[in-house]
Amino acid sequence: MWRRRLGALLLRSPPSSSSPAASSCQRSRHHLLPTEEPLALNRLARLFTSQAGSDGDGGHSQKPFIAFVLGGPGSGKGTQCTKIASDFGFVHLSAGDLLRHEIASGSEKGELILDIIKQGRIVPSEITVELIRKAMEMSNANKVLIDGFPRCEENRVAFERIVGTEPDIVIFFDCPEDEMVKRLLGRNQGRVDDNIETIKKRLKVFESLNIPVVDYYSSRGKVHKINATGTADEIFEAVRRIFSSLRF
Ligand SMILES: Nc1ncnc2c1ncn2[C@@H]1O[C@H](COP(=O)(O)OP(=O)(O)O)[C@@H](O)[C@H]1O
Ligand SMILES: O=c1ccn([C@@H]2O[C@H](COP(=O)(O)OP(=O)(O)O)[C@@H](O)[C@H]2O)c(=O)[nH]1
Ligand SMILES: [Mg+2]
Repeated sequence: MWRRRLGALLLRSPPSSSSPAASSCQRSRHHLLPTEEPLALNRLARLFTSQAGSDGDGGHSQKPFIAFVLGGPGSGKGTQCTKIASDFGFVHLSAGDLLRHEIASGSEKGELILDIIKQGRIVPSEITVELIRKAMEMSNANKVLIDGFPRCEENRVAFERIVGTEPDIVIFFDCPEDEMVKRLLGRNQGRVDDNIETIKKRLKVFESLNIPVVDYYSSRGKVHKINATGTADEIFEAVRRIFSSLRF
């Protein structure tokens, strides 16, 4: 199965003793080759070992079709993903929701995540990639939307290395800042980061760290850019055209 290739990849990866904090996107925009995911690597290596020869476990023998869904905070990623999931049979994995779920679990890692989210910064790649990898594994889906990830080049590199694959497409919701701010301030979900001070930081982080990821995938011909102004239904019409034309 596709995870076997991942296992082979992992077992070739060099060991490292760096701490989780060292892999933070904020540390350096130019430090793009993280070799520091010892925890995730160990777990994945175990997973590979325990699954060797277990292709008959009912899991998918092919890698799932993966769509990364990107856009600034409040651009409508979550809203559109719900519609895509319902109309096109995708499993919707929101990286932000996975992180908030970890916070709600009361774990020590959750405390670190909460602190970072309050500051509008990016959680260390190894934490987020591990949560996404586990959720993909549990869902056993053949079509997956990954909403709000990768947030920075380091996230991207970590995902591609640890999960062992690239997205098939990237959807980018392009929305003016003033519209995003208005939507976030009206979101009303009691989120610790939907206040004007944190929103300003999130917008800066989006411009400086997330746009380079969109540029990277654009250069590889994977990005579908969608104008995210108008009603949710109007935007979904553009989304529908893209997904209807795909062969998964
Ligand atoms: N096209 C739209 N027009 C106006 N408000 C919208 C639109 N799409 C989403 N919203 C609202 O804006 C807020 C942010 O949307 P959400 O889907 O959570 O965005 P994101 O996941 O990108 O942060 C939510 O309250 C949502 O209901
Ligand atoms: O891959 C991710 C996704 C989210 N976050 C953190 O979680 C917050 C909320 O993310 P979410 O995608 O839920 O926010 P949205 O863009 O949907 O408003 C972000 O500002 C980051 O602090 C992160 O660090 N890495
Ligand atoms: Mg969201």
